[in-house]
Amino acid sequence: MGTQGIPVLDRSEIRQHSSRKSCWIILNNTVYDVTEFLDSHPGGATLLLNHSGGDATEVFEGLHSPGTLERSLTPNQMVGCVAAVADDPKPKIDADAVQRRRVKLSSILSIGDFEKAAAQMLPVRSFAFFKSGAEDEYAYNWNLDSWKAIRLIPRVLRPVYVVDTGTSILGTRFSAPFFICPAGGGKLAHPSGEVLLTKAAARHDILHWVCNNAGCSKEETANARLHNQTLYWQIYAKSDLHESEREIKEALRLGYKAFALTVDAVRAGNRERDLRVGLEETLANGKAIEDEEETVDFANGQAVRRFWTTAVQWLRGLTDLPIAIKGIQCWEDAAQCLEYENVHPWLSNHGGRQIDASPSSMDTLVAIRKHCPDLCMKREVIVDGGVTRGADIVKALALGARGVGLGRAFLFSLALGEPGVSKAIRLLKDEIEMTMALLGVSSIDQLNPSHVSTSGLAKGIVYLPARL
Ligand code: HEM
Ligand SMILES: Cc1cc2nc3c(=O)[nH]c(=O)nc-3n(C[C@H](O)[C@H](O)[C@H](O)COP(=O)(O)O)c2cc1C
Repeated sequence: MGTQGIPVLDRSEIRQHSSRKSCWIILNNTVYDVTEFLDSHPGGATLLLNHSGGDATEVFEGLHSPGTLERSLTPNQMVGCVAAVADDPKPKIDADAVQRRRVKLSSILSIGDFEKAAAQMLPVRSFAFFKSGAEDEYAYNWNLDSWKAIRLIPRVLRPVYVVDTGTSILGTRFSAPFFICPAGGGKLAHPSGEVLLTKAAARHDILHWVCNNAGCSKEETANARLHNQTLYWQIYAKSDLHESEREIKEALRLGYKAFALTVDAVRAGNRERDLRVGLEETLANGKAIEDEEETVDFANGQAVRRFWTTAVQWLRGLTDLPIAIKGIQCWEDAAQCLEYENVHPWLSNHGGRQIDASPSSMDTLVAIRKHCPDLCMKREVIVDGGVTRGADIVKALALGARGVGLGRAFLFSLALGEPGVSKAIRLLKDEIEMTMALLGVSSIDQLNPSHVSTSGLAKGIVYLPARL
């Protein structure tokens, strides 16, 4: 027993608890029994099992906001603290040290270059967490491909003198029509995490839609804001709406000006790229991984924790501010937003991280234009997924989208700190401006469907360079 009556456990004993039957995890030298929590962990049981019997502090702090432990576990799931031993075994492979290589910001010319830089600079498991799509990554790749399948149709005979890329998204005017998506894990890219995204967004007057799964708390991002900067907040509708209610009230108090309710992640997708890195590291560190026992019943009864209709009514009861429903993947669901005041469809397949056969936001946008074209007039349609160029953004706007989000692009650029994120924003802005000038439009409201051809999308025609 330790001085405060807490059991002191040595690492060899903790390592014994590394299976589905008994799963312990060390966080900041405290040991938690997460066996009962495995199937309700929003990130999935496998990620916890990959760290079972070992220390998960770094990855935990990168991916979860302060207070997550207290909200998720009961005090009796804390089973002890770790005995201090002078010669604690270090991991055999320090993947971080092998990987970290600085890249000069001046060598970066495009969003694609940021991904290559992040692959060189970040620890293998952080890069894999960001990059991973679901299963065989068809949805992830199709997101990229479908932008390229759309052609832009320039009007070269129109004069253009000045190009204005400014627009409003859900009631606030920004200098550009793209924004930083809510995407957890900023602290895995940079120790200061999401606050740097907020600061870079302020510098360029673009929107940062802050993630509730972030390593920084909502106070930290709110405090990093410039006095006149507008931030929006993203939430998941949890089955315990009281918990979410506290979160919304807090976000309102801190001055967040719109909400996204993410509805496409009732459970985490099967991200094998990410899981494989975890397994490889576990093996490299000499830990045995036992085959799953057939007798263990773990697939049944995972709770579906979030319900969008109750959630949207409940959320509307708490605020009149704009709400975007994030994760819409068909025109019928998008049209349901018309049933609620100031509720807007956000077309997204979570960056291809959920269903591997899901449509891209471009597929859904084209279906909306065909089946309920009025929607783009009556509501603000937001899109994201696979955006890497200013031209992609222009294509989405021409088809009726109001705002275009980028997730990975900004996580990768965050590996180079605030200057990295700033440069990513500048590159995208420059590309939009250049594309609009060449297209013959001087403001975003001049863009319309006649500026694009979507026939390649239907045929699935693409040409893409080799990928990582
Ligand atoms: C005792 C340990 C842990 C607890 C109590 C915990 C709890 C949670 C909670 C509550 C969320 C949802 C956040 C929200 O709804 O606001 C979450 C998400 C997540 N967790 Fe954990 N977690 C733990 C350990 C881990 C570990 C070791 C990993 C390893 C990589 C991990 C990876 C993730 C991921 C990737 C998500 C996001 C899932 C998504 O929505 O895409 N967690 N966790
Ligand atoms: C590492 C990572 C974490 C993410 N976390 C969240 C999240 O917590 N909440 C959410 O609504 N979307 C989350 N997303 C999805 C993004 O908001 C966005 O839909 C997606 O990244 C867009 O695709 P892109 O990465 O190809 O730009 C995450 C995406 C990534 C890549």
